Amino acid sequence: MNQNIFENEFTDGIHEECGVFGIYDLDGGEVASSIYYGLFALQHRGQESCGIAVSDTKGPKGKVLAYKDMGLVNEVFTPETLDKLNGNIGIGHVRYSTAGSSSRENAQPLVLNYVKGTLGIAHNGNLINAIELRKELEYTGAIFQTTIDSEVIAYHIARERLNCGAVEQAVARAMDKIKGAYSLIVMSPRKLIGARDPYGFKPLCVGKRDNAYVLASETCALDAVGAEFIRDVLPGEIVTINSDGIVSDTSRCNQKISRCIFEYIYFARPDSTFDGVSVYNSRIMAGRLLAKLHPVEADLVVGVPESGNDAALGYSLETDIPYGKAFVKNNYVGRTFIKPKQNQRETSVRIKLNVLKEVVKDKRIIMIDDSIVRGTTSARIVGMLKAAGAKEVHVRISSPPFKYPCYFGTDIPSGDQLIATGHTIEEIRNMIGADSLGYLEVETLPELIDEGMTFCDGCFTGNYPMEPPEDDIRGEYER
Ligand SMILES: O=P(O)(O)OC[C@H]1O[C@H](OP(=O)(O)OP(=O)(O)O)[C@H](O)[C@@H]1O
Ligand SMILES: NC(=O)CC[C@H](N)C(=O)O
Ligand SMILES: [Mg+2]
Repeated sequence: MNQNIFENEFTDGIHEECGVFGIYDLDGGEVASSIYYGLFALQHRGQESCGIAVSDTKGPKGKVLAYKDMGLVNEVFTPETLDKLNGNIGIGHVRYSTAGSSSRENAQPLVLNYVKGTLGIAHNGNLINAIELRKELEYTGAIFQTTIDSEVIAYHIARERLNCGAVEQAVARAMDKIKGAYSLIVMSPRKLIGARDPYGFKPLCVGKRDNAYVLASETCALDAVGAEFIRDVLPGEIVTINSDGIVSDTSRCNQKISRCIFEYIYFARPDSTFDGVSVYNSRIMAGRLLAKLHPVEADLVVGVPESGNDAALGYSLETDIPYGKAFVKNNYVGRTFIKPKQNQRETSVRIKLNVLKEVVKDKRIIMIDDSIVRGTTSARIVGMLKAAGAKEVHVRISSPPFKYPCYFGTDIPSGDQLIATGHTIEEIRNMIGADSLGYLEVETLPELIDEGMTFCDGCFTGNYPMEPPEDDIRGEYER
């Protein structure tokens, strides 16, 4: 096994996404605790910071109560803080930073005070023209309080609002300027607005509970608050929820849709449905396809928790090789977990996962994970399985080799840290110490979702639906 793979012990894994949630109770009921539970269900999408902003639609126009901080949802909010967040309309956010550093100032939702009152905004995704837009705004006197791309969106909406009659029109005009990936929830004193970029990179759905409308990144958050799924927001669509119910503007729904295929492979929770396709079913399908592409004789199929488990079940269903559990995951390891230093004997992967020795001893194991990014996880756990007495370890990956950076909301390392950039599959197999290694093929990806659904697979192919930016998207404002 190649030791170099462990040099970057600090940086295993994929760095997540963001999650957005919004609710407007037309009957005037309090919404803070629903936002809290909605965010709790979306915690897997971002663990750096979180926040809630609420307002009372019957109260003074423009009064917003907000609280945000670094940390997990249950670390940041206490019953006392939630009790103070009174209001019947509100938005929430869980963040994994993609543009702008991970800091308290950059936590979302953003709340802006301007001449028309207040504006709250929660954003999932990443703009590719944020730096140039920000410069243009700064040269006309704008002052920014954060270094995130999301503030550029908020600023544009506020500016456009001065020249048009309604905040949803301002959102529409801002959408004509911003480029990239965004699922947005905007809160004005009397309206809750959801917007999805015309490519539809990121998910956003609408639900309803009694007389309250809910917007959320994933359907699992609707379930958590007892809301019924109504529909996905369409790519390019703006939905406005006001005292009369829901109004839709689909005039920007004219792009070739490029939903992020990695949402199905890794990001989203398996109990969510995104654009009509169950995430769980697509992972089962990925496992079945892997079994057809890369069969091997073995005694047991195991998944790397959590996101490898469903594909492992699919592989087992396709082959009739028993599905088992080889790893126990420590559920208390979050992104805020202090990773061991390189010269310490502990490793972050071993702290996260341990092997069930009695299950794997003397067995030929097929180990399924959803992806190999830097290779740290696979190398460690193949080694752990072998040390526990596994006779053979065949690694199967339920996605194609991850070779190219993402500019649209996934914070992944630059090409030189991606193990599949510059290494053949045989070299990777050797580096992770597996007896065999097989990936899904790009050509089979359409089978993970419904026929005819179009998607972005830029991280596997380098073909992006729009020209990627030349500059570092984290931005010069961070230097
Ligand atoms: O090759 P690497 O750089 O090690 O990254 C690949 C791993 O990262 C992800 O898991 P992650 O540990 O982020 O979280 P999970 O527990 O949600 O699967 C992914 O599921 C792979 O297991
Ligand atoms: N992961 C995301 O969706 C991040 C949203 C936004 N770009 C930020 O950095 O806060
Ligand atoms: Mg994993």
